[in-house]
Amino acid sequence: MIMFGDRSQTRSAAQDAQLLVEAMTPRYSLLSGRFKQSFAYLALQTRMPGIMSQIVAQLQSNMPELEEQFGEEVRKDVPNIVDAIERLSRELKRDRYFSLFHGNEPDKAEWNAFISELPKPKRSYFRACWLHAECYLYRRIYSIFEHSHCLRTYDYFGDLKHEDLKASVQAMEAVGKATCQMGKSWSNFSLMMRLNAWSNHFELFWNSMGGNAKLKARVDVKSVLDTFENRLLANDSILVWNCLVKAKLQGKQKIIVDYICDNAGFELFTDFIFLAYLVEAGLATQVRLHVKSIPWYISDVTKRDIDWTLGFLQQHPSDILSTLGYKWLDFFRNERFIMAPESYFWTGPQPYFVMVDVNLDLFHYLSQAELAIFKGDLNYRKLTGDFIWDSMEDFITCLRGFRPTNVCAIRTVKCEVICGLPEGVADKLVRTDPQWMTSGRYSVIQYTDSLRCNCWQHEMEGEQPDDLGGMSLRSI
Ligand SMILES: O=P(O)(O)OC[C@H]1O[C@](O)(CO)[C@@H](O)[C@@H]1O
Repeated sequence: MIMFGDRSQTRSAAQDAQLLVEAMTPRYSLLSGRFKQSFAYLALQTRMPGIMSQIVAQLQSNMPELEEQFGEEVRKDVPNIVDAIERLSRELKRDRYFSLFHGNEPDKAEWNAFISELPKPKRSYFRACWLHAECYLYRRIYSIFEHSHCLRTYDYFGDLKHEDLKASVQAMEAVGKATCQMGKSWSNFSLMMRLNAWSNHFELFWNSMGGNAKLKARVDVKSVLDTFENRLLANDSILVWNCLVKAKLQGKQKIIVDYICDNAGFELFTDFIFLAYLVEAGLATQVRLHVKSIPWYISDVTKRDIDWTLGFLQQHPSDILSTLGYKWLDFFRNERFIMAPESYFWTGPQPYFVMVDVNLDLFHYLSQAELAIFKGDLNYRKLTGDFIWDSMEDFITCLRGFRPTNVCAIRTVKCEVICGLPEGVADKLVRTDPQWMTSGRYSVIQYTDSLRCNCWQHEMEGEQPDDLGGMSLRSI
């Protein structure tokens, strides 16, 4: 049962209006744990406390390894960290208000400004926008480690990410074999895009590859992707292809693709397969990878994960994996791949349409690229503002003016945010597969170019969504 924080104060009418309700998230609202029949509620109620317990359990069971790596001082750190995480979990259950950060983290000022500016009824775990609450929790967990003596740089999700990569060796070999020597053609590009989309849900991909190790090793990746075809609900791959081919035809010397990464493990492997294809096929001259600066959403990629993954592949006894590992390392050496400058914006709570106001440098950086590809569900939520749009609303509208360059989103659908679907698709899925928005069994590849008009703003003038969480529709 949820208790409410700040019991010392009498609730105002505005706060009353924000109490938890026994309902699904209404259309044109921000996702929020306030709606008890929503996935956001479930995730805050059970998933996040589970993640925190897992970190605690892992710290306690890894004590000997931690001591070896960080020295015996770690024995003092761990109980403090465990206490702080358990306190945080209780705060969440009691729907307390977000508090300010007091450490030495480089993004402290931005976070504190963000928290201070949130209207009070939208500043507690369950009543806030889900994106805000979830990012805040991951940021608080980081802050607990940042305050410690020995474990400041420790990646508490590192072991999980490593295990994920190790467990997917056979899948990687199969994908590596199936995709080597793929020349520049629309059909190959289309296959690469679909591979990239489905890699956002590894379990689905893996299970579809067969029931045992032998089957998996000789699986036909193209046939596996074909079986997912009717679950790819929107596919703008041809527009992405046109965007890159046009740049080449226009004789552009530099065709930069910015890639905003999602998960490490198998997903990062397939990201590299796809990005290397872009470069080798001459569709891009350089790929710039954007990763998280701190451990994030369990499996999100950090720079350390990139290094670890390349090292793992290079040293692997499988010829195909080690060859790929060395090839991609070479791509970094000759700057066909580069790491984009570190940015804490990616681990901030804000949707992307505010980037132009709060991080103009990053917006300008992206605007040098021909194309920015945003991978995964969390990026999709940030692109579309963690908001329940009409499922048929145009993708371009949902970006609310965020178009630093041509934008592509690739994700499997893991939460109740969706747009750009053809008429009738969502209604049918609600009837035939009620869990369709949270199962990851469906995916979308959506695109909009940077030049299209802003007419959506006029169209929406008479129909202002009622809950933008203090945010306004804005032009670029
Ligand atoms: O790794 P992805 O595709 O960004 O998915 C993360 C998603 O999973 C969740 O943790 C819950 O399914 C969401 O919070 C988030 O949108």
